[in-house]
Amino acid sequence: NADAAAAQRAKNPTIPAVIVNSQSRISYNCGKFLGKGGFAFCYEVTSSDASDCRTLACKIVSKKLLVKDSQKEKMIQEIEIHRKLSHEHLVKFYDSFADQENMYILLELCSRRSLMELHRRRKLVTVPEAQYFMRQIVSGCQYLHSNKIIHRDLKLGNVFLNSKLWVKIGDFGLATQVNRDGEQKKTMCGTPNYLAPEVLNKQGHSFEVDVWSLGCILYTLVVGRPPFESPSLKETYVRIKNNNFKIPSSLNPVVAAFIRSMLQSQPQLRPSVFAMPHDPFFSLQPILPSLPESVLTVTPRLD
Ligand SMILES: COc1cc(C(=O)NC2CCN(C)CC2)ccc1Nc1cc2c(cn1)c(C)nn2-c1cc(Cl)cc(-c2ccccc2C(N)=O)c1
Repeated sequence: NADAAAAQRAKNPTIPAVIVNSQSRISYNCGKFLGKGGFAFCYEVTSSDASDCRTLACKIVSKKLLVKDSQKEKMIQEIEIHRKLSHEHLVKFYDSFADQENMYILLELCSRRSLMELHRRRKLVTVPEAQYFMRQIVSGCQYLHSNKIIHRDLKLGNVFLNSKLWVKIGDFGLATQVNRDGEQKKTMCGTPNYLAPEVLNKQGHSFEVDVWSLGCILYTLVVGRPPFESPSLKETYVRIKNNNFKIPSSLNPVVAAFIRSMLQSQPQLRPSVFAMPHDPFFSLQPILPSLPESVLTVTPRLD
């Protein structure tokens, strides 16, 4: 509500109540605090301009935090990559601009938050729900890989859900463009959540790291915890290097086989996002065209 938003803004004095884009001359009323990630705060904003009275998500980064050139370049790279993307399963990029204090990125609001919140609430999802979500995530990834973009940080918190529970992949803060066919990326500044072994071993990496992350996402959704979860980051890294993960024997063998195919240590053995829809996982049963919003809280009876 308004005074909670005002209270939150009071904590961050540099967040104005009205955000003005001096180029387009459109101003936005800053509303509810949605969350924060990295340097960014995210608020719900409504444009006061009659033209588009949509409610958007606005990521706000204080310029005071973008002191090092590397941080500025990262922010600019995220905007440059995201602005040219347009796909039904990617978060829409509307605009980005700056004022004295902050940089602003106007993005599609996903009112049902992300798969992270759904996972926290439900712990496990059913196979039909996993098929529904994976099909849309793979569709978004096919668009990215066709455009030579590697997301590099696919995780539950970056798979957003709009009011209709459609998947919208967001947060291109670690994304990169492959310039030459076969080019292998050597470095990545920032730590992805679902780190692939080839990144850990600094052997050079490419599109296959996104397939590794998709394997981690599916595992987490149907098993209820991440595949390499350990008490410390160091132990997690050891488990990833040793490809040490267990799939409960109770899991449907077709789902287990699909997860194993994506979590293979050798990148070239993993399926591409273009091959994935042909996996038997997606023909276990007809893929649901939609989900009831009850899936956000309770296990659905989907028969
Ligand atoms: C109505 O839509 C939303 C409501 C809420 C909500 O109810 N949050 C409550 C959490 C508890 N606190 C006490 C009150 C606020 C969260 C995200 C929403 N939507 C949304 C967020 C979006 C985008 C699109 N849509 C895009 C694009 N990026 N982000 C974004 C950006 C940043 Cl910097 C952080 C996070 C974020 C940070 C931490 C944890 C979770 C998240 C997360 N994934 O939502 C999310």
